Amino acid sequence: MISEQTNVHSSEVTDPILSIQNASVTYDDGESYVLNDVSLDIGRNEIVGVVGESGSGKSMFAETILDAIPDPGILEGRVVYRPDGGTEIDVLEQSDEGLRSMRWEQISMVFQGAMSSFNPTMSIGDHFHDTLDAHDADRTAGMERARELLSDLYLDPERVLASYPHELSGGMQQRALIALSLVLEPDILVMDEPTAALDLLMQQSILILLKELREKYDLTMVFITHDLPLVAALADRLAVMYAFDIVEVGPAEEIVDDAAHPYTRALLNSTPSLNAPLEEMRPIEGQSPAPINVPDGCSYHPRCPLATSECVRNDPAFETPSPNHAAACFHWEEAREEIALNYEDLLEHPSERPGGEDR
Ligand SMILES: Nc1ncnc2c1ncn2[C@@H]1O[C@H](COP(=O)(O)OP(=O)(O)OP(=O)(O)O)[C@@H](O)[C@H]1O
Repeated sequence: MISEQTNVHSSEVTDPILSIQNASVTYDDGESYVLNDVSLDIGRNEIVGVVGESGSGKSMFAETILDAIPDPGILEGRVVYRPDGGTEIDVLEQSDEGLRSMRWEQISMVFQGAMSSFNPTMSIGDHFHDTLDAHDADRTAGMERARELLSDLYLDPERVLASYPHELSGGMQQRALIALSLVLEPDILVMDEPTAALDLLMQQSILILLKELREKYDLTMVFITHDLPLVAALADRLAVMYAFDIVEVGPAEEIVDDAAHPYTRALLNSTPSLNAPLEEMRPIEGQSPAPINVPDGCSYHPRCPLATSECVRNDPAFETPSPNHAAACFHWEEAREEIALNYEDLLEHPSERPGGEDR
């Protein structure tokens, strides 16, 4: 087991509720890394957005938090959970029983596609009953909380509890799933692409509701998505993943205004925006590496316009563009000067993105 943090960056958190330390996930007897020595602290009551292209390891990161890596993946490293006023819990050292009670009661997860999370033959109310019963929670108090949560999410509690999943729209299902994930009063909500199947207006209203829930229930949230501008409007901090590792982390506003890693700048420039002329929209050239084929040195170097022989040879350590902002790039200063950002106002006007109305 790895106990020392070797890949630390300076995006520091004063009161971390969760520390992921040197987490690695391998398949094929260690041949392919799908998470490579990732460390991140999550602050109490913070919303952290984890972003990156498809296949960059975001889901592996989410699953690491609850020791839920699909078999036969091997997870190494440490995940420390610090309940408010309680003793530290080493998540990866928990027994199956310990993990079972921790999931939902302390750390809850919501995945993309509510339809596949709900049992189609059970009403939404039965899902709440089952969850409360499985954790020996008081049904009366639990259902009272369920009704309150459903109202917080602008759903009619009685109607939704009596409905079967297919009787609800996609947006209603996803909100009901968020309510279900919060019914046992967890401290932390981890969401993996929770709004990806929804139209942009519904995505945005769910994000506003999540912010309200964070305030009301003192929640900490980890929101995983490929959609950087979407989560930038919600998150306090962003962590950007490339090729199974975090390459940049910092305050959301700072990352959107002036990202320091060439990959993050490319990701921002590849975002559709009505404000930017079409010819300025640049998809990121090349392909992100497969797990068995991660380049030596900086893994982004084959796609990076600023790469030098140093980037081919050496893995860059984290640099600190500002005290709470870290980027693993030898050339972050040049990146800021030479890779112009071509979008505007994404934080203020996310609905102006193409597809915002009718996706
Ligand atoms: N069960 C598995 N066995 C082996 N490799 C896997 C398994 N699940 C995922 N992977 C690989 O792990 C890598 C990271 O996958 P992950 O799902 O974490 O990416 P992601 O960033 O969440 O992508 P997406 O947005 O497409 O879900 C991918 O290359 C994927 O092919």
